[in-house]
Amino acid sequence: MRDEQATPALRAHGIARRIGGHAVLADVGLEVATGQSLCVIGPSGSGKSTLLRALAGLDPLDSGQVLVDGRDLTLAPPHRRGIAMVFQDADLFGDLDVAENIAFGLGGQRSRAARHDEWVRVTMLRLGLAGLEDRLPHQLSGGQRRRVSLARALVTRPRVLLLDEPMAALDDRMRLDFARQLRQVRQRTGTAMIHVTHDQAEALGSSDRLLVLSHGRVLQQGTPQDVHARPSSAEVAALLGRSNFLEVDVDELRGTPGALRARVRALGATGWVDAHDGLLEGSRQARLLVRPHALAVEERGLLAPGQPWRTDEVYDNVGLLQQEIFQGDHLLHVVETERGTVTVRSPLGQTLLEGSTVRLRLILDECWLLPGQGRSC
Ligand SMILES: Nc1ncnc2c1ncn2[C@@H]1O[C@H](COP(=O)(O)OP(=O)(O)OP(=O)(O)O)[C@@H](O)[C@H]1O
Repeated sequence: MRDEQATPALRAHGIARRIGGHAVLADVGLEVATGQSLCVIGPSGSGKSTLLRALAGLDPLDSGQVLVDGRDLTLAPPHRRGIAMVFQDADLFGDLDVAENIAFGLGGQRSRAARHDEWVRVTMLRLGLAGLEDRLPHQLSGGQRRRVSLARALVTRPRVLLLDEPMAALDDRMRLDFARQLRQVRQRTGTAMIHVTHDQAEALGSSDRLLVLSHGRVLQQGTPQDVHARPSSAEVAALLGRSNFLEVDVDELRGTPGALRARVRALGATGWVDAHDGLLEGSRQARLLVRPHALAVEERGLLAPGQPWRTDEVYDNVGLLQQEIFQGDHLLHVVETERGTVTVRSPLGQTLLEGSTVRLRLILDECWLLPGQGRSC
């Protein structure tokens, strides 16, 4: 019997692919357990689609290994891997109806006969497509087309499903529905899933684990919570949401690798903050990652016309409100400070006048310290 605890549904390591002399993937390793999901996030051109195609066997590898349930399938053809792929554009056959499109996954050219297959019916039911059997693709909404495409892949009962930007072009409501349906499929069938996106909300909200890819290399892997709270670099932090970076001096370091704390001063606050192990290498200069929710602003007063906000009595935590941006359920305040410009998340009620001076409150418990210098937002 298969030991599902010990053997991941999919494991790949050392994956490398060069295209036109350019390394598009270099030493990529990942694994996904039965019934779990992995989201690959990375900027455009980072190699996400190339990685999926390599795992599916659609393109050759220069090196590396792909194992499904512990079996080495690196050289197996795509249809012998137990891996199905849903492409970015819902590539349905325009002259086949919904049931035939789904049955195509089973019967290829015989899809007209296979449309009555019990498994086609069950898959349609699970994905909320019952009743749409006879519709042609052009008679469906974008979200329905996505689900038909998904059903066509799932009807083959793959061990692993690869999804390329599955939620692109779906509105918020449809994204939530689609993510819920994917989760139900994982729970019911144990299918392992990998999906790629460059959308941080989708990456954080719809997967068990996250892999951050940049220039064909893995920057970090972990749970969405951990990668978001403790990114390994400023690049990872910025990919997962709005980030302020403040240059700070480290007064003291305590703890051990994996549980390091540093004492810092910034924006009027002094205290201990969780720190990246790279700080152990000795640099006293560091960058404090401050997410917009780790800051609060309060109004200090309007400036008299012509009065500069930088006066002799400027405090570290005083700034000038440059801009207020309405975001629907919260506000963003852009504040210029002695340490650079920061973005603050504020509650809706806290409307401030642009051009006024504000005081900032930093919540150090919500911050993360990275080694190195240089501001970037
Ligand atoms: N067939 C090809 N010929 C030449 N270059 C290619 C080919 N396929 C991919 N590339 C290059 O490889 C790099 C990675 O492409 P890939 O499509 O995997 O990125 P991606 O992260 O999926 O991007 P996006 O988010 O824009 O879809 C890009 O620089 C791309 O131009």
